[in-house]
Amino acid sequence: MLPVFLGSAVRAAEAPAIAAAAAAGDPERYIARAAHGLASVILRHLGAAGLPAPEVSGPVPVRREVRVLGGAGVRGRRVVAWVGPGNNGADGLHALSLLAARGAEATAVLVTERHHEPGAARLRAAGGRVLPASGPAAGRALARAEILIDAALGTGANGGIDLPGLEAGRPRVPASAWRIACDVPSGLDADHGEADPSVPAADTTVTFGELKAGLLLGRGRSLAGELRLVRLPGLLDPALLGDPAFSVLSEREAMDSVLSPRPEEHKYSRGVLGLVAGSPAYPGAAVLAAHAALATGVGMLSAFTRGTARLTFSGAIPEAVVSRREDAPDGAAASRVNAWLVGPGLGDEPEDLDAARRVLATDAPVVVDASALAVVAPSAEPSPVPRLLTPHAGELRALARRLGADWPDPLTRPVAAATAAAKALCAVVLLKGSTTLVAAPDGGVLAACSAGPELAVAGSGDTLAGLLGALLATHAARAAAEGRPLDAAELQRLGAAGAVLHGLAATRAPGRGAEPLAAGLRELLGPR
Ligand SMILES: NC(=O)C1=CN([C@@H]2O[C@H](COP(=O)(O)OP(=O)(O)OC[C@H]3O[C@@H](n4cnc5c(N)ncnc54)[C@H](O)[C@@H]3O)[C@@H](O)[C@H]2O)[C@@H](O)CC1
Ligand SMILES: Nc1ncnc2c1ncn2[C@@H]1O[C@H](COP(=O)(O)OP(=O)(O)O)[C@@H](O)[C@H]1O
Repeated sequence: MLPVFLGSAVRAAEAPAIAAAAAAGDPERYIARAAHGLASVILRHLGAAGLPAPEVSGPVPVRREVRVLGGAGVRGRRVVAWVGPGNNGADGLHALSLLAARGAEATAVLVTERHHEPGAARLRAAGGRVLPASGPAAGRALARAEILIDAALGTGANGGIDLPGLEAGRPRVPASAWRIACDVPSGLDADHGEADPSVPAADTTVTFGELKAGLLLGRGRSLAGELRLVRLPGLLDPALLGDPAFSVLSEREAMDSVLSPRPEEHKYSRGVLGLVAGSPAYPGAAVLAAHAALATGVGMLSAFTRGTARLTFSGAIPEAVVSRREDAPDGAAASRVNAWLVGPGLGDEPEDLDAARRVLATDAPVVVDASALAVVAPSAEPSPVPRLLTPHAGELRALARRLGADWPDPLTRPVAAATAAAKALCAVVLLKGSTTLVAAPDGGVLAACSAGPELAVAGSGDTLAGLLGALLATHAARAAAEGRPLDAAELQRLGAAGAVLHGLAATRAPGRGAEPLAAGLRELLGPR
C-alpha cells in the first residue's frame, strides 16, 4: 500500500529540514535532489542513460495512458520550462541545467518577475537560456518545444496562474510536446485536487517526498497524468507529516485478495452469496451482479428476487438457486449464506425495502448497494459483523439528507465525507468515483485508482457490487472455518481490493458497457 498525504502536510513536514539545510549553508540541498529526480525521469523517458537517481519510484498504481517519446537521447532535444517565483521554479531551473549539461537545448521561460537567481545563473553557465515570458524569443521557444516542464507553481500555489504558450492567437506549445509537471501541475490544490481552468494538464507528474492527495482526487486525477514519486530521504519530519490521508492499494494486493478454492473444498465451504436483488422494473442489475460474483468465484449463488425478474434471472443464471424475495433471509435456501449482497435493481417498493431491512438485521456480512442504502440507519455501535455500503457521491448526499447529517460534500471533500459517514453509520463506506475511497469506522481510508472512464456506464456499479459480494462470501466462509468473524479492517481491504479489480477488469473486457465486465473479470482472474 502506498500512503498518500495532504499537500499541505507534506509542505509543513519539509519546512524544518529546509530551514536546517539553509542554516548549514546548503540552502539548495533538497532542491538539487528534487531536480535530479525530475531530470532523471526525463532522461529515462528519452531513452537516454539516466542519472544515477536511486530515489525514483516505479509507476504509482494509478491507471494512466503513458506517452513514450520517440527517438533516443537527449542531445539537441528542445526542452522548455515554465519557471515560477518559488522553489518549484528553482527545481525546474536546476533540472534544466542538468539536461543542458547533457546537450539538450534548454530554455527557461520566466512566468513571474521573481525567480531563483542562482538557478538561472547555473542554467546559463550550462549553456541554457533564461527568457522573460513577455518577449518574442519565449514564444518561439514554446512553439518549438518537444518537452515542456511545468515548474511555475508547486505546493505554494494560491490558485492558478496564466501561462504563456496556451492562449489562442499566440505561439502555442505543440500538442505533440511531452508535458511533465514538477511536483504538481501549477495551480492544482495539492490537498483536494481542486483546479481552475488555467491549470495545465501534464502527461507525467514527478512529485517529491510523498504522494499528494490532490494528485489523485477531483481534477487532479486527469491533470497529473502518470505519477512518479521522487523520495527525498531526510526531508520530511514524520511527526509533522502525520497519518496519511489515504493509502492506495496495489494491483498485486488486490489480486491476492481473491481466494483460490482449496482442493478439498465443496460449494458450501467455498462460500455462498445471498443475492437480494432485481425487480420487475430492474431485472438486469441482478443479472449483472450475479455474473460478476460468479466470475470472481463463489461456491454457490442463492438469489432472492420477485415477480417477472425471477424468470429473467433463472434464464440468465442457470447455476443460481432462485427463491422468492419473501424467503430472504430466513428460508431454507438462505441457511448456508455466508454473506449478503442487497440492492442491485432491488426497487423501492415497501416490500423491497422490507427485504433489505430483514437482511440488515442478520449477523452475516453484507454489501449494501443502490436502493438498499435507503434503509441504512445511524448506529452508535458496530453491528457484530460490519457492513459494506457502496454509495456514489449522489447516493451519499441523499443518505446525509435523509439522516439530517452534516457530512462534508462527497464531490469536493470525498475523504472527509466517506470518513464522516463511516463513523456515523459504524460501517465501512466505499465511495465510488474515478478514485474510489473506502473508509472504515475507526478512521483509516484506502483508495483504488485503477479505474478509467469506461466504467462510467449504467450497470458497472452492479458489477462492482457482485464482485464485492463474492469477495465477502468467500472470505466469510474461510474465516468461519477458522472460527473467527470478518472484522471491519478486513472488510475495508476487501472493498478496496474489489474496486481495484473492477478497474482492472474493464481493461480486459471484450467490449464496451457493463455487460462485458464480468468476462473481463474472468480473464483477469483466470480459473480459480
Ligand atoms: N524547499 C525545498 O527545498 C524543496 C521544495 N520543493 C519544491 O518547492 C515547492 C514549494 O516551493 P515554494 O514554497 O517556494 O512554493 P511555490 O514554488 O509553489 O511558489 C510559491 C510562490 O508563488 C507565489 N504564488 C502562489 N500562487 C500564485 C499565483 N496564483 N500566481 C502567481 N504567483 C503565485 C507565492 O506568492 C510564492 O511566492 C514544491 O512544490 C517543490 O516543487 C522540492 O524541491 C523539495 C525541496
Ligand atoms: N470517470 C470514471 N472513472 C473511473 N471510474 C468511474 C468513473 N465513473 C464511474 N466510475 C465507476 O463506475 C461505477 C459506477 O457505479 P454506479 O454509479 O453505482 O453505476 P450503476 O448504478 O449504474 O451501476 C463505480 O464503481 C465508479 O467508481
